Amino acid sequence: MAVIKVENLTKTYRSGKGVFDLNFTVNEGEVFGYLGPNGAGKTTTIRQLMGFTNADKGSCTIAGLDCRKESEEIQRIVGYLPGEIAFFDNMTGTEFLNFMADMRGIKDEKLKKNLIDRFELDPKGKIRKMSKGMKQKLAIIAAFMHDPKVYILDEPTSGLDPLMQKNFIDLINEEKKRGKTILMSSHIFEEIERTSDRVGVIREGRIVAIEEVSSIKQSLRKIFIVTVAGDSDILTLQESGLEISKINGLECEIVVTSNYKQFIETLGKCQVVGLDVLHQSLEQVFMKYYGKGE
Ligand SMILES: Nc1ncnc2c1ncn2[C@@H]1O[C@H](COP(=O)(O)OP(=O)(O)OP(=O)(O)O)[C@@H](O)[C@H]1O
Repeated sequence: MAVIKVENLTKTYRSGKGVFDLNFTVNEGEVFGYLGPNGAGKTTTIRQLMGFTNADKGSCTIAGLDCRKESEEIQRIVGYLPGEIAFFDNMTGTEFLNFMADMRGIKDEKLKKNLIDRFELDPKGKIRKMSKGMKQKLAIIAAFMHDPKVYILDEPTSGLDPLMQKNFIDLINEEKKRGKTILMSSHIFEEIERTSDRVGVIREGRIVAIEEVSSIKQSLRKIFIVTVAGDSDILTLQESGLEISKINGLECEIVVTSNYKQFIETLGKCQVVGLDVLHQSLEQVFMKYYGKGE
């Protein structure tokens, strides 16, 4: 069942930039990764979903609520992490979290405390004196502490160090297991690969691809670098029907997609003295949507 629905959504700024005729859904319990180069329209889409501005055309709904007409309710039920965090600089982190908790009517403080521990944040100091990473942690805690069913997260790990990025990925995967619906924009392919079920790519305001991460992974080519003992082994490899991309002396590069059985049987006939693998990453698959004119 689709929880987030975007239909024919168009929002044009005076500059002519914006998002054009977007169509996608995010199903219940699904993590949808929203990828795209700088200025592609990710934040514009997310702001429409949160009901901050009017669209020119089309609509979006979350859990059956119209994002614009029922934006107050949307903001209540969604765990939202903005791309740029505008905080009450004079508050301390603790005051800010208490303020957000009061606004949301949170009675049980346990989740908030767990998140503070998990992200190793000391929220006591003034926000204005916090580093970018600390502010990001504060925003994550504020977005997650009311245990919402739906999350909309705009570049959630920006500013976090690698350990905290990993912490965050674990948190997303735990929330996914609990059946949450998550839309998450990102520039980090690895983060998308490790969390998302589907990925949508936006470029110059238009969605250019929506794909299942598992089927992309299956279609990824692996290049095995096989080193053999003699020329007769090279001949065996050449005659095997496997796709050979390069031969350099006794070293042979073989492209394998799903034909592992054929590959392993062929290696069984050779005297293999070395084996290495080059992985094609999700990044290489999606790089074609970045850059101009490709
Ligand atoms: N309020 C606005 N008024 C006019 N133009 C805007 C406004 N907000 C965004 N834009 C333009 O719309 C385009 C899309 O911007 P958006 O912030 O949605 O991109 P993004 O995909 O989130 O990029 P990034 O990865 O850099 O955060 C950009 O060209 C931007 O300059």
